[in-house]
Amino acid sequence: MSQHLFIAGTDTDVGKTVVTQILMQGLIQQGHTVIGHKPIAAGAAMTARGLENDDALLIQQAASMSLPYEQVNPIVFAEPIAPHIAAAKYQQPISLAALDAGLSMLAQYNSDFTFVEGAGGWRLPLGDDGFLSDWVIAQKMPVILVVGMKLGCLNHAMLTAQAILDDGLPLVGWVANTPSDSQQDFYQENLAYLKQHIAAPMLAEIGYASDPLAQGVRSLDLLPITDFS
Ligand SMILES: Nc1ncnc2c1ncn2[C@@H]1O[C@H](COP(=O)(O)OP(=O)(O)OP(=O)(O)O)[C@@H](O)[C@H]1O
Ligand SMILES: C[C@H](N)[C@H](N)CCCCCC(=O)O
Ligand SMILES: [Mg+2]
Repeated sequence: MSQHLFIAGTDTDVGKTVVTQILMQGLIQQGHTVIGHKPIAAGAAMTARGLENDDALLIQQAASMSLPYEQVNPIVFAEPIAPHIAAAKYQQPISLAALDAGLSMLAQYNSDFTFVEGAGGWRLPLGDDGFLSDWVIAQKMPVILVVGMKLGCLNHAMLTAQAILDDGLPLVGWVANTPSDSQQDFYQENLAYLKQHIAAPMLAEIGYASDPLAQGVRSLDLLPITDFS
């Protein structure tokens, strides 16, 4: 059975997709088969093939095998907004059953690893009475947390790591990523705090870079993932 890993972030735009690509590439370089999933995407361009989201296209390209777009990203909305608001606007509610069905389509590939990128942060609403984290809990997916290194990230990282653990899920590791060209003041002190206080190993440290993928793969420690699976 494929080892599923859920990629959570401290926020939207912190580097979940970049880190997903890096982890996929690193494991493929080690000889593993790897596919990716973006169950819900908000923000997509209309193409001849239908709505396509950039994250999903990158994750589709990063896989070690070829999957159709709809299997990588089954639920997609045009506007880059909170998905439950788009879902209400288009009267397309997001159900846990639909998320289950999307993921189950991937079993046929029998890949060693399946990476599942979240949307927004850990408590992303699906509607008035549910969160994407409810699905991750139901699926019992181990989680990797991407911390966007900026002022305010200590609170975001501690709250998110605690919520994942309180939700009963394994936190396999976390990644320090700087998605902005201005490095955080006292970056090393902030990094040291997170290393000491997040109850999981740091898998990679990625600075702002013209090619964050290359830098990320170089700094990657995959042992916590391969040991875990
Ligand atoms: N280390 C980095 N160096 C340079 N650019 C980066 C880095 N990390 C991320 N970026 C850029 O920042 C933007 C946000 O990153 P990314 O799309 O991975 O975030 P995300 O958390 O997946 O966002 P979303 O919530 O929309 O899925 C992208 O344009 C990405 O290329
Ligand atoms: C559009 C954006 N890039 C993401 N796809 C969706 C982020 C939703 C965040 C919801 C929230 O927590 O406020
Ligand atoms: Mg993304």
